[in-house]
Amino acid sequence: MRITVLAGGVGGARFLLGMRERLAQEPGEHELTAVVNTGDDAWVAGLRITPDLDSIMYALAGVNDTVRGWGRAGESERVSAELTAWGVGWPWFTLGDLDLGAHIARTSWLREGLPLSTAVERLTARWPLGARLLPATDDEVETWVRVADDDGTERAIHFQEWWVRHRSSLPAVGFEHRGQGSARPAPGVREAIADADVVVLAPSNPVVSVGPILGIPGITEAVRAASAPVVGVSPIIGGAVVRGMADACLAAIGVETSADAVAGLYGPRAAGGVLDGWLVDEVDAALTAGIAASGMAVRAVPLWMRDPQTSAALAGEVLALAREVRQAG
Ligand SMILES: O=c1nc2n(C[C@H](O)[C@H](O)[C@H](O)CO)c3cc(O)ccc3cc-2c(=O)[nH]1
Repeated sequence: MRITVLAGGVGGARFLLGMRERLAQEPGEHELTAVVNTGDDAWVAGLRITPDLDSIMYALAGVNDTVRGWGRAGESERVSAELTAWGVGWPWFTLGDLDLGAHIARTSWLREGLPLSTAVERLTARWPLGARLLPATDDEVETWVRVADDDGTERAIHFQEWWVRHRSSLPAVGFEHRGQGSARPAPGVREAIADADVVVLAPSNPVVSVGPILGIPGITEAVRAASAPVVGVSPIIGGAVVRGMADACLAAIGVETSADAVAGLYGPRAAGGVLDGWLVDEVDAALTAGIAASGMAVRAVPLWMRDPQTSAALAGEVLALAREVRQAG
């Protein structure tokens, strides 16, 4: 079976760990591909930082910091302290020493003229990840957040400044995905979607993780044209975010923080959207009738990914819903 997952950072990583585990229990050969958001990427201290790709790579490699939720386990921060002393980089954005190794390697390959997808291939070759990671695009696409100051003037700041420095406390009035209009899907992305047996939208932020992937010209078209069922997992449980700042992002684009509103944002494939199926948590079971009426298959199942077992069970529910969609079609 070939599974292609559109994914952001931590939610994407947990889901991919579960899918890898679940596929190991299924007979036969399987290919797991993640098409990963690059909108969080930034230039810091002359280095190209790719947080979502790295979160997923480190988690699948088993070298991630599970407490902090980003970066490497057993990390030290000596270099970052030096950079701060020299006033280089963002003092509120800590680059761990081990993590810096990846940033230096990536940036040196980019400076040689290699595309990001090749840098990702080289970085991920270090560990047996059990999944292929593809950046959504090799082109530089960055999410910037439009915030309103007290006097009402608007300005745009990099997504990392809004999230890490201000902890999303500055009211966002919109998002710019800079570079997106002229970006192209990275090599292999369209094929991974077209050749998949199941396409999955991971329970990642719909506005700043999955949205920027679907916004690369050609990717939404590829998902809509896929012969495989497209199944999404709600990142919202009981009207609240599981982690991160999706609530603030959804509010900024005028969408309610609820499992059915996010389903509506993606939309049913039958009506111009991308979804054939949608999983909500059991606490949101009352929403299923409305979502089904909008034209997609929907199930209420446990969505909390607490450990590899619950993540694998969720991945199993995705495969089961995809099977139902395929049989119904
Ligand atoms: O809260 C933080 N998140 C940090 N993150 C996490 C990350 O910025 C965000 O949580 C994600 O981009 C949102 O998905 C880093 C990620 C990297 O790949 C590299 C460095 C950092 C540094 C920080 C940091 O200093 N503080």
